[in-house]
Amino acid sequence: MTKLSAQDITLKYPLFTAVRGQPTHQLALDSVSFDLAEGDKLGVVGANGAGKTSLLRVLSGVVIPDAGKVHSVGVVQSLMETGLGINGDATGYENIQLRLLAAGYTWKQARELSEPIAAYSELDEYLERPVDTYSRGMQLRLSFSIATTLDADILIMDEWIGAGDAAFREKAAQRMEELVAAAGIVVLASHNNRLLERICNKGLFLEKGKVRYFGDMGEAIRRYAEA
Ligand SMILES: Nc1ncnc2c1ncn2[C@@H]1O[C@H](COP(=O)(O)OP(=O)(O)OP(=O)(O)O)[C@@H](O)[C@H]1O
Repeated sequence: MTKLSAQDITLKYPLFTAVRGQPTHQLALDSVSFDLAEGDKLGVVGANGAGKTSLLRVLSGVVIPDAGKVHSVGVVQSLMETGLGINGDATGYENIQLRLLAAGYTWKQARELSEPIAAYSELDEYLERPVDTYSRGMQLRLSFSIATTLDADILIMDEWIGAGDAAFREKAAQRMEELVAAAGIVVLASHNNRLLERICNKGLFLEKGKVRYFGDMGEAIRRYAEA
């Protein structure tokens, strides 16, 4: 049974500009709590800087909160920030294999699985070049192609697929829909209300790192709009 819960998550970023009288930390998340059960698709809304990305990073396990706990039952996959888990010095092919090995596949499985991922990315000869030489859109295609091949019970994502070119975006949108349908729990941070209302049954409205509302998606969007 897939589960995801956040208990009193607090996250502060250190600020390195030492100006007398100025704060030395930026509070990004302030005692954020919620529980999600199998089948829940959570949409996270809030203004720029509200803490959405910070929350996704904590839920994905890439950032350890200063206080509080994330409890998850199921395999978590995050589909955000192109650079996450990508080694810029390695080639596209090597990155595909490294990610598969890191996900627990054997060398033999990684070799077999890397073929359809490489084909899906349509990066062709670029796959032999270091990822640092890719355009942003190319890096995105590589990350997307890898991340969407790995099985996930809990899918954490933001809107980064929007940065691909038109042809890839259409292909990616379709794959996203399939992934969302197959995942037990989804957490999606977005500024696109239509997308949120279509996909999500639950909504979380963040303001300055605090939960202003957790409940129905439509109601979360209404309260955010009013605020
Ligand atoms: N690396 C960092 N160092 C210092 N402060 C940061 C850092 N990253 C984010 N913050 C701050 O943390 C707060 C929350 O930022 P976060 O990126 O989570 O917001 P967001 O809701 O995702 O915003 P957006 O809609 O613009 O993507 C903001 O005040 C931001 O300035």
